[in-house]
Amino acid sequence: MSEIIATYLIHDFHGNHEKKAEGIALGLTVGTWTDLPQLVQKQLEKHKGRVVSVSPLAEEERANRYFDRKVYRAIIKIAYPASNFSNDLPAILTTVFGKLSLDGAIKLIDLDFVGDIQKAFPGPRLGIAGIREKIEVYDRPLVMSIFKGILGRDLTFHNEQLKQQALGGVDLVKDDEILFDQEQTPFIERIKTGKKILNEVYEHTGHRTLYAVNLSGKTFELLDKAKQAAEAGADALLFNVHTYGLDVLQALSEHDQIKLPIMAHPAFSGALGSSSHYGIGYPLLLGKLVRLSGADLSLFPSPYGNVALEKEEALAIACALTKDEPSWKKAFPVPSAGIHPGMVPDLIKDFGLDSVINAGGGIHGHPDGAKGGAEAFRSAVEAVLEGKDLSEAAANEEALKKALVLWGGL
Ligand SMILES: CCCC(=O)/C(O)=C/OP(=O)(O)O
Ligand SMILES: [Mg+2]
Repeated sequence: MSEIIATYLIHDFHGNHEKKAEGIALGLTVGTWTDLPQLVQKQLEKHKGRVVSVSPLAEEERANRYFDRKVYRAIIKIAYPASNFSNDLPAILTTVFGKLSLDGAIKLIDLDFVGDIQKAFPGPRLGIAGIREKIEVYDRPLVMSIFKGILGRDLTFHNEQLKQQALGGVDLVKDDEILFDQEQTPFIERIKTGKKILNEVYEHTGHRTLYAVNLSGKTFELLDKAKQAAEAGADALLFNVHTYGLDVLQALSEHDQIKLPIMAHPAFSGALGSSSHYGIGYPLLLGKLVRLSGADLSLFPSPYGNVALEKEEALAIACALTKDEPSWKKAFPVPSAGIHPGMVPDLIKDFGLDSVINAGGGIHGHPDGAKGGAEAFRSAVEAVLEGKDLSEAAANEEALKKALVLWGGL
């Protein structure tokens, strides 16, 4: 039997959690129960939602302040039979958190896919292992940089910035999520000229860098654009999944004429997940859901940067991306935003080797430009893996030393 078990954090004003849970279970499935004739109950049994558990939580001052009254919090789990919805995320999310999401005092914090329904979600096409094979790096975190200051600039500028990032030794370069199809740097041209530049750098240095181009435009254009990208030799796609929808990500990931690594960007997800009292939990939204929808890498705010998450939450996202699951490959956690080389020891300590260290300003703001910034990150990673303090390593690594002097970490 297939079902979805939804876990919610509820804030109830009366403390009768069982009654609230039962009301949700019926309200989002058969509507009513006890007043139905037995025959009808028998017919509807397979559609009836059921309360799996109700676990009251201790009172929390912050929640009372937010609601300006005493609230009774609890974690409740409710099972929804798969016979109630089609095997796609739009139907599932509408079932478990459609009208309910408008309640304003309930947060959806997890979804368990029980039984055959998991097969409807293939998950990442490459995953961590496939990305590592593509880049041929197996024993360290990957280093990724981000184009910056490209809006209004031309392809020559774009290509030079790509070249400098690659020469510095990054494994991946991604478009910024705000770079769309501007006429100065058209999508296919960015792919083709980028490919040429990165092949030249590979010939020159022996170092392989992949370029993740931002797939953007009207939803109904995306599949064709992604196919064209694959035909043009694209390495990977950046995708602002939360402005399109998870099901669009899944369509791109599943399509056999695309077959490219997909990097899920968290843009707009703050509108869905930033409250402690309602919305969707980030470990579910930026972790499990983007993973099962096919993202090979998922970016999210790190615990140390300029749009920081609580460390516990950031680590929970990484766990949701990398925990062993029977149906889904692991996806790369990419803790991001405000990252500089001085943070590398903490990033590796907290997120491990199967992670991507990602920076924009921490690369381009280096005194020696993007090449120096990339070199500084690579040196920092090498130092940590050799068990050295960054300050010890900086004695012999000029680019790292300049980064630590500028941003801290010496
Ligand atoms: C969480 C997404 C990070 C991102 O898109 C971005 O552009 C980061 O730039 P920096 O903060 O590293 O400059
Ligand atoms: Mg960005």
